[in-house]
Amino acid sequence: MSGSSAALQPPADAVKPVRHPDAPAPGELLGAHYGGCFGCGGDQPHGLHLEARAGEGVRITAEFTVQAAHQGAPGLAHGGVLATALDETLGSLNWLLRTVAVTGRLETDFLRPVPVGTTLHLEAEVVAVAGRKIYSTATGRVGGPDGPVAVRADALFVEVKIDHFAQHGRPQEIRAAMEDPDQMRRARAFEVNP
Ligand SMILES: CCCCCCCC/C=C\CCCCCCCC(=O)SCCNC(=O)CCNC(=O)[C@H](O)C(C)(C)COP(=O)(O)OP(=O)(O)OC[C@H]1O[C@@H](n2cnc3c(N)ncnc32)[C@H](O)[C@@H]1OP(=O)(O)O
Repeated sequence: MSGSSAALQPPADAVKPVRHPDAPAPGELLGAHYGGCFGCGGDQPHGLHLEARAGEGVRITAEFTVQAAHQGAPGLAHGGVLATALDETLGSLNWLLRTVAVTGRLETDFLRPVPVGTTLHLEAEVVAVAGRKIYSTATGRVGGPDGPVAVRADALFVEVKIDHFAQHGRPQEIRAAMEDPDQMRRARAFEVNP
């Protein structure tokens, strides 16, 4: 297994992550952060429909079952789809910190091929925080939560203001997201719990 690059090593002044007091209880399903999300949304017919659950501390578990629409080589998951599963699981960690953050860097190791029909058991953890930078790591196992690691990743997420999405997203989707009462609640929660 390869180590991650220097850019993913937390600096000397990094601190331990702090679980937000209002974070969902361990075992609780997080639900989708946006219906149109390719990773977790219910409105994407070929999306991953990844289901993430809060763990202890600043940890998440998630499951994703590889569908025929996710192939790269015949009968095997596309590497980019597996990277998406890792990215989505790592992104879910922000909900436990009550921080809005986007992926700045994602380094992925592909250790075993993952056939269509396989359920990937994912686990992710924030390891350190330095200012706006959130350092995290994730694994995806096959054959069960204690099975062999098929994919793993180290990541750096960067905290952004909620305006990031309004500034860079397409107006029609932003409008639709704002009109979804659940999205609105979440956006508000982010704003009152920076
Ligand atoms: C009103 C609407 C309501 C809607 C509701 C929305 C709710 C949404 C909720 C939740 C959504 C979450 C969605 C999860 C989906 C899964 C996660 C994804 O796939 S996210 C998509 C992919 N990622 C991107 O699109 C980022 C694109 N990149 C950027 O936007 C910028 O580059 C950004 C924000 C990452 C950084 O830009 P800067 O200008 O803000 O900051 P700088 O100064 O460049 O970086 C800050 C620090 O980070 C380091 N850094 C940045 N990028 C790095 C990199 N690639 N490698 C290493 N270090 C990096 C820099 O060196 C700097 O470090 P030093 O403070 O100087 O120590």
